[in-house]
Amino acid sequence: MEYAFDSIHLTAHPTARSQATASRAIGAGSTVLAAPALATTLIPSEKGRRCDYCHLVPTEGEKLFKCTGCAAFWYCGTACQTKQWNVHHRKVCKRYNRYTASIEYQAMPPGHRTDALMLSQLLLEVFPKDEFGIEAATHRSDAVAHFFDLLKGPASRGNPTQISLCRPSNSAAVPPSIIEEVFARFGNNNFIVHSHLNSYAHGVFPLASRLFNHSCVPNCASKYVITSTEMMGMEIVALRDIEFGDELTIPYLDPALPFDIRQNTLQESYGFTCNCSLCNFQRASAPIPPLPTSPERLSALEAGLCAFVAVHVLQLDPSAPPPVSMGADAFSSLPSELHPLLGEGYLPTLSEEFSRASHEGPYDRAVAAGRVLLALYAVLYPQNYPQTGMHALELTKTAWNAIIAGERSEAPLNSSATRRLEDAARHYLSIASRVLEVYGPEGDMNGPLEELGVMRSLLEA
Ligand SMILES: C[S@@+](CC[C@H](N)C(=O)[O-])C[C@H]1O[C@@H](n2cnc3c(N)ncnc32)[C@H](O)[C@@H]1O
Repeated sequence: MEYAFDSIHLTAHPTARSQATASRAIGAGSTVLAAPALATTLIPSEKGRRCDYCHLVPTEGEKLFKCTGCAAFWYCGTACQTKQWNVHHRKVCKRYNRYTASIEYQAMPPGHRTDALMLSQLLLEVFPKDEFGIEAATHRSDAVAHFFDLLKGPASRGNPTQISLCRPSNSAAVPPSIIEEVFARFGNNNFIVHSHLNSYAHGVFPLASRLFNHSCVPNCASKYVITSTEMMGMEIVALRDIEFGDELTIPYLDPALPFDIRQNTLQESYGFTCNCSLCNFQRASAPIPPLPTSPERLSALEAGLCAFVAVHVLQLDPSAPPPVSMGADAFSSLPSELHPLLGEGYLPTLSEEFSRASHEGPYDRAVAAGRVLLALYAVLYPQNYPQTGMHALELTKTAWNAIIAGERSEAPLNSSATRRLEDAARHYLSIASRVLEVYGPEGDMNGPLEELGVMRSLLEA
């Protein structure tokens, strides 16, 4: 197939068939691709909360309407209902409830049920159209063609006959070869859809899948765009300035996951060994030395990490404003005595401690844990990675809560302690703003960008 884009070239890749390269310089925050989903499925907890077609969450005073046939699909209005009906729902509306109540469906773990629903939907999309007289599906034939042009996943992923599918009544017409062809491309081309980084659906986006290879140090990331009455869409956004000829990559998984988990998942689900700079660094630095058992030694390492990030990643200088972006590949210059902090157990423990203390207090402990966690994110995540920005925003709110708690306490904070917390909150806010403004708005209304505005006005007051 021929592919032509504004800022992307599809060029040969030695092991991954092809790669997307920048056909011109691309600025941080630019959208390099925007495309609607071919198929999406809401996770069970989101059913009835957002429109099954466009994914909009109704605002106060608005409500969703149930499909009167199955009472299991909800829409924000007739436009979405009609589009979904024409594309695939009318093929299964009558059978849907029997399918979801079946022993085979109920026996699947929840994650597999979402996959089974989306695989069923994909099959309905790619059946010969005239079999069902589906006119509305023809404008999606490009997406279907892109889907069949995708690489197949590893053969070890199982057999489609073991999955219980929701089939239309004349399913005898579906040749097993089509089911196999769709199944073979399904597992390695299935995105987790999020709003403000909270996962709420799974989706298939054939064009993005066709173009972008994985890196744990990606220069792009996916985000999801909800537009009333339109099929929910994906955008690929540049996280940093990209030069002509650079490969455009996205993360297929969370880059801060432990090395072994990343490698195993990429091998099992996608059939390749990742050789990005983070993986190569972690391979070369294995085994990671254990964390010190003494709390004083651990605190010294944490202070060392924060100082390293302040100088080498944020390039903070008391006389200069903060730089415009977080550092790239900061891990490669991390002094070896700080490597124990990269061990797999440390980040989750710190993250739990921050989460617990930022909800229940004490807030000063939350700020201390959150500050080290931010430094670790700045080292492990690529430049302007949205998770880093979201954490910096949480940390700003936590520092603000510490100020308010200090004011209301029976033993109030003295003025210099309050000023230190205010300075810290402004510093985290500036990091959050820089990172999240590059990523831009995602998903539902009233997200982190609005929260940044609120925090800015509180801290400026
Ligand atoms: C979603 S496709 C990406 C587009 C693919 N390059 C193509 O030509 O269609 C995913 C597949 O690309 C290959 N791939 C993606 N990232 C890779 C990487 N970093 N190294 C090697 N192969 C990769 C793997 O075969 C993987 O299953």
